Amino acid sequence: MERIVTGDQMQLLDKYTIEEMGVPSLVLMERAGLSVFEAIKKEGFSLNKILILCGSGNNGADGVVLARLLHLAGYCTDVCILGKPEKFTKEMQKQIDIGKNYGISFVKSFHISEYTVIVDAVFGVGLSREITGNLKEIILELHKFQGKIVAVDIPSGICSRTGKILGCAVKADLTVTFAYGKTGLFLYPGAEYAGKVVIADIGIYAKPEILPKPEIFTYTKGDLKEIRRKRDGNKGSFGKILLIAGSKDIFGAAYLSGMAAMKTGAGMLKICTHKENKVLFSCFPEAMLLCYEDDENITKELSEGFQWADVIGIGPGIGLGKQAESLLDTVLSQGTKPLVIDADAIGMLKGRTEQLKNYPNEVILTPHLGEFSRLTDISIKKWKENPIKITQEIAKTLSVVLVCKDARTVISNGDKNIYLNLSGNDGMASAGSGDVLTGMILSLLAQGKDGLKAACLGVYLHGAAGDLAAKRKGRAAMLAGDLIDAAGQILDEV
Ligand SMILES: NC(=O)C1=CN([C@@H]2O[C@H](COP(=O)(O)OP(=O)(O)OC[C@H]3O[C@@H](n4cnc5c(N)ncnc54)[C@H](OP(=O)(O)O)[C@@H]3O)[C@@H](O)[C@H]2O)[C@@H](O)CC1
Ligand SMILES: Nc1ncnc2c1ncn2[C@@H]1O[C@H](COP(=O)(O)OP(=O)(O)O)[C@@H](O)[C@H]1O
Ligand SMILES: [K+]
Repeated sequence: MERIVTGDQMQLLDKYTIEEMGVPSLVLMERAGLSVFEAIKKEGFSLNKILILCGSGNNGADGVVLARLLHLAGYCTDVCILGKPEKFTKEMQKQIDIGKNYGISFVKSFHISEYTVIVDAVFGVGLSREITGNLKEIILELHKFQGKIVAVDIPSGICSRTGKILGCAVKADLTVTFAYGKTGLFLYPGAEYAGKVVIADIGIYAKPEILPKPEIFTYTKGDLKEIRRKRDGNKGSFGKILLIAGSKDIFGAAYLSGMAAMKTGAGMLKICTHKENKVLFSCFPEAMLLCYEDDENITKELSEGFQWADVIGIGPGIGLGKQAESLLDTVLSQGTKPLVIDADAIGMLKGRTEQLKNYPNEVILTPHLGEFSRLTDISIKKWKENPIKITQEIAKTLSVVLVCKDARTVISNGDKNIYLNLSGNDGMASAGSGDVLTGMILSLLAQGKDGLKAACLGVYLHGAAGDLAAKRKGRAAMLAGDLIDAAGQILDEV
């Protein structure tokens, strides 16, 4: 598990380290400059001539430290200060004075074609508004640069909280960020502007209790070790899933969800679907079936299913008709086990939010942003302006674990910990990917994880499977079904 912070949170952590722990700001800055110096050398960029662009704040001061270190190491380095002298922080003034003592080269103008690397130390987490005027022109000019661009902490122009472009932004090949990844480096479009992100330890410290809320975290491959199989387990120990999925002409969604559940370790699966999907049996004999005909009332059979199952899933491919509504109502009124609601079933939740809140066990909702927007009347644009806060608020209002699926999926149970997912790629933006995710989350729930854990691990595994499938098949050619085998391999590896 790794922590991610917003720029505001980072500023509080800097302040705490300086004021409460007593580490001088200049010491942190020296480590910041040194970590960029090391990262640039490690990357193997051609370092014939380097230009460092600095703002007036402490991001600029990091840039001047870097210039001194490069100069001392014998690299031909120019510094151009773009910020106004009257705005210099005391650290920036100090670094300029030190830099002059060391004889580093300060230039007033430059031609980008003379340089092989340009370092962006104009704005860091202190960027507070849109970039305009002359600075904007300079940043847009950098888009034509043929060499490599390195951003200090965050590319200038990217909002460190939302990843939005404020006026214009530097497009970096490498971003060296300090202490923790910033949300703006991972949310789009910021993620695209950041290039490769390296996180450098510079000695920031904060007691857990002073960490500003909400705390944001992400998983990496090692976290999947939590999905352990018991050596002495039997099919009962790995959980029983009742999956209500598919409808008259839709068979694939039930198949993909069910297969994903079984192939990520669930013990038993019963699929409740329309009779016409019986063909499912022939290619998926491991699943049990509970079939209904047009307009048939299967409340009694479903109730028995609820007793039998450890977890319930509803939604993939069930359609939006009367029969689907009746299935959802039965689940909400009679189900008692942990529940995953996806796809079409989310569309039918509008007007049923009271039932949802009264459900006697954990509920996980997995909307993509279109479904989220239709359910909440919050536009996708608005969500993207504050994904962390909005996901947390809606999860709290609905009393659910909310999985807002996007290129960067955000998960919250309304509490202070928010999950931001960093695995996955655009090859997953193809039909059926969401169905596969539902199956994986159900499987982890069935294996005993709580709702938040099952959702976060499921989303991470799903994305990691997408990354492996992309390597094997290519992002354009991979299919949702490819995620299932890839996930199995990843689980086996960890
Ligand atoms: N704290 C520490 O000791 C450490 C900090 N560290 C480093 O410092 C960075 C944070 O430094 P910071 O807080 O000084 O802010 P920074 O990003 O340099 O920008 C502020 C300046 O930009 C200006 N400005 C803002 N928006 C603008 C706009 N659109 N257009 C024009 N101007 C604009 C703003 O002006 P103002 O808003 O006051 O008018 C102010 O002058 C952090 O990312 C990390 O790199 C590390 O070394 C570790 C130790
Ligand atoms: N560009 C992307 N990068 C990473 N993950 C993505 C991207 N696009 C889509 N995904 C993931 O793929 C899944 C798509 O789900 P969904 O839209 O419900 O698909 P479907 O309804 O076709 O099954 C989500 O888990 C989403 O996070
Ligand atoms: K920067």
